[in-house]
Amino acid sequence: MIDCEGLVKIYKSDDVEVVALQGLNLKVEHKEMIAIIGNSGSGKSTLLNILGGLDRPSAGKAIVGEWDLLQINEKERVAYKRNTVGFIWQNNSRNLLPYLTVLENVETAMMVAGKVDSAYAKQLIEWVGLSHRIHNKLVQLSGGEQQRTAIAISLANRPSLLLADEPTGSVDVQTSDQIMNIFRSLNQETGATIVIVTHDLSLARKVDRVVAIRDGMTSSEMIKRSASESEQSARTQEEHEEYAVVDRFGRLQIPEELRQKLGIQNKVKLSVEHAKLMLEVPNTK
Ligand SMILES: Nc1ncnc2c1ncn2[C@@H]1O[C@H](COP(=O)(O)OP(=O)(O)OP(=O)(O)O)[C@@H](O)[C@H]1O
Repeated sequence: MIDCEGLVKIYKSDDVEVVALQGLNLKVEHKEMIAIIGNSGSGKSTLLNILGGLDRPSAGKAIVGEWDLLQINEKERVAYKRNTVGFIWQNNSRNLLPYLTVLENVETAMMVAGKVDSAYAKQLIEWVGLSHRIHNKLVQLSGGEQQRTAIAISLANRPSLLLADEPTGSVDVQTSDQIMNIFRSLNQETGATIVIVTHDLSLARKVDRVVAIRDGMTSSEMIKRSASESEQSARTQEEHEEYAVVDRFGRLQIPEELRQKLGIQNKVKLSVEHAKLMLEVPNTK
């Protein structure tokens, strides 16, 4: 569904240039649900804005489904945003209409997308657990309920890709748990590919794969263990296993913590022992 390779985004303002993404690689399968984590400023929102068609990439490859985001013209970009993606922000006030009901909000989004389907609007509202609030105005709802309405709205155009930027950032722990469960069931019900940006690792662990971004590049991936491996790791409570990413040129990033801990500077010695790749820190003393 998503294939980014060597993706670069440079923001230019006056004479200052900020390289927000510097050769990022990311592949996401159709119907996969992943989380992207990373420190503030690592490039998470930049990536999501590019995938959502809100921002243009500067260089590299960014393909979503049949769309090549580096090649599409403005008209195609509007069609891409309208037909392919759904977007959820931490603060959804910009796409919620407070004095309309939940149902009217979802139907209005459908109208903007071109076709109102009341039965599907009700289905979406049921999926996000708001059937009992369907005729309430948004001003009468809690923050978590408004966020769930925003999720229903984001699906109004039946997107094949759902992008969520810190969707649980302004709700309490219990509500954020509930929202992650809603994403999981929507992923199964609608078959949409879901990419969630968060800096909360405990939420990220609720998905099958977590991609970590550091300095505008993918640095590591955590993949959920299989059932048997999970049993073995039950004692440690760790359900994901961390992998370093190797790009297509064979480049490997060693996390800063490990480099510091092991005193790795500019080279390591490679050897293979029993089908394991060993990295040895040369003795420089
Ligand atoms: N419109 C812009 N103009 C100039 N620089 C920008 C712009 N948007 C982002 N940046 C810069 O690009 C880098 C990546 O920003 P980005 O917002 O993608 O990070 P982030 O990982 O989403 O951070 P946060 O978790 O704080 O939202 C930062 O250095 C940021 O200052």
